[in-house]
Amino acid sequence: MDRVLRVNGGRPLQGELRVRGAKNFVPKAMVAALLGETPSVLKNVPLILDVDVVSRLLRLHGVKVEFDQSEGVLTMDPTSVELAHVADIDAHAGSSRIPILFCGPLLHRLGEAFIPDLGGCNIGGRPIDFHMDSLRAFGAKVEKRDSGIHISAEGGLYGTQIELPYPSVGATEQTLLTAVRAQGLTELRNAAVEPEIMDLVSVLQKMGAIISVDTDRTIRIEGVDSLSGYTHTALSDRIEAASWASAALATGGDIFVRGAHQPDMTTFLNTFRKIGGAFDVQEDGIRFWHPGSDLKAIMMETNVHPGFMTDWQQPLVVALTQANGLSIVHETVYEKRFGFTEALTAMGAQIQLYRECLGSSPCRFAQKNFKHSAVISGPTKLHGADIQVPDLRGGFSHLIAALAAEGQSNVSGVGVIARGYEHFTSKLSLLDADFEDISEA
Ligand SMILES: CC(=O)N[C@H]1[C@@H](OP(=O)(O)OP(=O)(O)OC[C@H]2O[C@@H](n3ccc(=O)[nH]c3=O)[C@H](O)[C@@H]2O)O[C@H](CO)[C@@H](O)[C@@H]1O
Ligand SMILES: C=C(OP(=O)(O)O)C(=O)O
Repeated sequence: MDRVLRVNGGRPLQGELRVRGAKNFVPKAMVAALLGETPSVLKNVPLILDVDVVSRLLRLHGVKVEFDQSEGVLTMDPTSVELAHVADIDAHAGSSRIPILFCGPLLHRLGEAFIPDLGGCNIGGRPIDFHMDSLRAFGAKVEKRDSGIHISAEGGLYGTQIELPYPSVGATEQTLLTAVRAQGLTELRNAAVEPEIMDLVSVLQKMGAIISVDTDRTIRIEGVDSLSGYTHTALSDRIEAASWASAALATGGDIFVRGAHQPDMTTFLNTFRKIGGAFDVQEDGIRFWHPGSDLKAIMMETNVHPGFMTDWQQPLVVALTQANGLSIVHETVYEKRFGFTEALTAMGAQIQLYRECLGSSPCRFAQKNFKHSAVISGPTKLHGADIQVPDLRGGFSHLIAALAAEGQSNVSGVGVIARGYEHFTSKLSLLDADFEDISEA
């Protein structure tokens, strides 16, 4: 069913809401539970689609999963893991990219794994070559079959040396989840070090793994013979928190985000302040608001942690349409992450896209045919329009744009937003947004 929201914009979002565990951590910690010989308990789990997809996949593999949704507590018992049918995995892989991370744990437990077609946002090619190279380096055999990619490791998995061509979040997690039970030492260079990965390292350490992280992006993992279950509280979602902060700025509002965690958001907070947004870090969250003065144009580029996160970019661009002057955004993580700006332009924003790297240095997409730099000229009044959301963060941006715009918008395809934003319509109501769900049953 195509979910459609009719939004009457032009009203500042005001109030308070709570963010829970991170979309980019919780599903990975759920996969880690497969490695344990005893049950695991994960707390602060949000009710989002990606958690649902991974719960279904775990159940298909024989894990008993219980989810207390109101408390956000997930219990996973992996004592009788079994190989699921390929067709079932395909049918349940859904819109998420997480199924690829089942490889290492399943190879250790059962000697084989299968990768279905992966979902995730359509914001670039999103190849999986680093994942496959990493699994091969551990000794796994990767075969393309008619039914998809089949991985096996009859002779076991062995510690190895891997250098990632780019600090990929997923490939770092793939390597961690495989190395913890491989025989011997693994050294991973040029690893991603996002806070969500550090929380996964904490989970694995609780399970019995031996992992050290150097300041130069090198992670060393000493394989162990067995791992137990864990009890862990997920770190909070810094992308959701930044999205609501951007919504406050774009609509001239004032939002207290309970659960927002300053140390994971330092780079975002610096940028937010440079634009002219105000924030106040409190004991249990961060208040974000538009102080009433003119917003300032900025130049920024997305990057791997500790740079400005790519997933923060799309919501913030909506706020930049309200800043004075020319803002430049250079997207260096995904080659096609500006598709969402087409709808903003239709709503009155002035945004030009360029193939050139309009940043401090050329990125991987230099001299390629990707419009990965944007020049935003503001401030421009936004007006309501009928728009179709393209992906998770682009969808949230469209919602913010509709809320900031004068007049009425029909925003279609908002279902995808539930992949990463828990109860987003209830939260909009808490913030006094004027909208109605006009989805046809
Ligand atoms: C579920 C999840 O956690 N998703 C996050 C994860 O995605 P994900 O783990 O998919 O992102 P990666 O960090 O792997 O991707 C970064 C870049 O590396 C490239 N690449 C990646 C793997 C590979 O085998 N080959 C390759 O070329 C990608 O095309 C992309 O250009 O990190 C991204 C970067 O912070 C975030 O935007 C996503 O929200
Ligand atoms: C790109 C994103 O996620 P995924 O990797 O799940 O598509 C995102 O969360 O913005």
